[in-house]
Amino acid sequence: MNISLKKSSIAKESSIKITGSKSESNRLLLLQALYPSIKILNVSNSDDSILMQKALKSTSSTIDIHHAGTAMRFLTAYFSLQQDREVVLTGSARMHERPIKILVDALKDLGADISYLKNEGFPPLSIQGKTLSKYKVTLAANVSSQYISALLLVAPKLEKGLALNLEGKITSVPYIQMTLNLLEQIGVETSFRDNVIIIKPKTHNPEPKTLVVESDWSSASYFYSIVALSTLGTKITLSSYKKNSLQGDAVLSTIYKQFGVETTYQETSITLTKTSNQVGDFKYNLSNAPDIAQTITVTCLGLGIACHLTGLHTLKIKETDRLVALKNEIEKFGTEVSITNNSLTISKINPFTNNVYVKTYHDHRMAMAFAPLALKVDFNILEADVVSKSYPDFWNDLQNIGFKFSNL
Ligand SMILES: O=C(O)C1=C[C@@H](OP(=O)(O)O)[C@@H](O)[C@H](O)C1
Ligand SMILES: C=C(OP(=O)(O)O)C(=O)O
Repeated sequence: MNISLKKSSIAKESSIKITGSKSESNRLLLLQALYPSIKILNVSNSDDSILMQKALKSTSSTIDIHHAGTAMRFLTAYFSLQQDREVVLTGSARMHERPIKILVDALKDLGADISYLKNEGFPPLSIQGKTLSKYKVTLAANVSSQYISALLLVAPKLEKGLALNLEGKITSVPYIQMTLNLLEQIGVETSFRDNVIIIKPKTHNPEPKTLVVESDWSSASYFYSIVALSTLGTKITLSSYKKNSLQGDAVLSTIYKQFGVETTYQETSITLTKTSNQVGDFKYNLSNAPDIAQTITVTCLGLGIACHLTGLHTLKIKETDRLVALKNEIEKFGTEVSITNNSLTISKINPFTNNVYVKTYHDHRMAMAFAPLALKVDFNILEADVVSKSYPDFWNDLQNIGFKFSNL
C-alpha cells in the first residue's frame, strides 16, 4: 500500500486507545509459556506479538518469525531449553542480517546445542533443545539488550538459575529493567548490581496471577510528534497509560516538554497538550530509548529546529539501518543530515520540497515517524502497511483524528 498524504490539520481534541506494549507482551507471552498460571490482559495486537504467540504454540519443526527481532532473540533462548525438541528458527531476509552471535555464544557456554544454517553469527538457526547445566556466563552488553533479556527470561527455569556478567557499556538499560521487573512480578528473585545480574531458579508455577500490560509508549511517540506540530491548544488523550511505566520510552513526556507539549496523567490515560511554540535546538542521548529516535528527528524537522542525537549505535542493526534510512529520506525534503555510527545531526532546516516519496525499508517506524509531517507538507509514503509490525491500527487512528490520505 502506497499512500498520498494531503496537508492536514487535526481535531482540537481527540482520544485514542492503543494496545499493550510490544516489549512487555513478548516477555509475558514467553513467561506464560514457562509458567502457565499467568494470565495477561491488554496484549499487543502487533504482528510481532501475534508471531510470538503462534511460535510458542507451534508444534512445527520450522518457525518463521519474519521481522520480529525480540521474538527471534527470546525464542532462541526458549527453544534451547525445550528438551527433546529440534527447531529451525528463521525469519525475513533482514532477520538473516541481524546479528545473534553474542546470544548464541552465551547459550552455548551454558550448554546449549545451536548451529547456524547459513552465515555464522546470523539466523536461521537450528536448535536442539536440552537441559542446560551451567549457570555462569559473560556477554557483551553494548550491542543489544535483547540478548540479555532473552537469557534472563529463561533463567529461572535453569537448574541453578543464572549469574550474568555484563561486559562493556550496557545499552538500552530500561528494557533490561523491564525484564527484571516482570520476573519479580511473577515471584522470581533477581538482583542487578554493577554489571552482574543474578536470577534465582523458580521451578513451580506462581499463584494464578493476572498481569495487565500498559499500552505501548513507542506507539504513543507518533502522537507526541503530531501534537508538537499542531496549533496551540491541540489535545490528544491516549489510553491506557500510567505514571510509573516499565517502558523507557515513557521519557517522551519529559523530552516533548522541550517541543511545547505538556503531559497530564489521569488514572488510566494521558493527555498531550500543545502549550508553547517556543522551541530551541535539541540535543539528547537516546541510548536508553532507541526506538523513538526516528520520531524525534522528524519532529525537529517539522518544527524547523536543529538537532543532535547521540547514543544511536543500535540503530544500524534494527529493521533497517535506521541512520542511513533517516538521512536518505529527510534529504529528499531538502534538508541535509549528517550521521556517524552512533549519532545524527541536522544543523539547519531548509524549506520543504513538496510531494516527496518516502521509502520505508520494511521498517514500521519509518512510516509512522514521517506521518506527522503531513501537518506541514503534502508527501507520499511507500509501503505504508509496514506499520502492522507494531501498530496495525495506526492509519485508522490517524484518519479518525483528521489526517487526509488516499491510496496511490
Ligand atoms: O527488549 C526489547 O523489547 C527491545 C529492546 C530494544 O532493542 P536493543 O536492546 O537492541 O536496542 C528495542 O530497540 C526493541 O524495539 C525492543
Ligand atoms: C527494533 C524494534 O523491534 P525488534 O528489534 O523487536 O525487531 C522496534 O520495534 O523498533
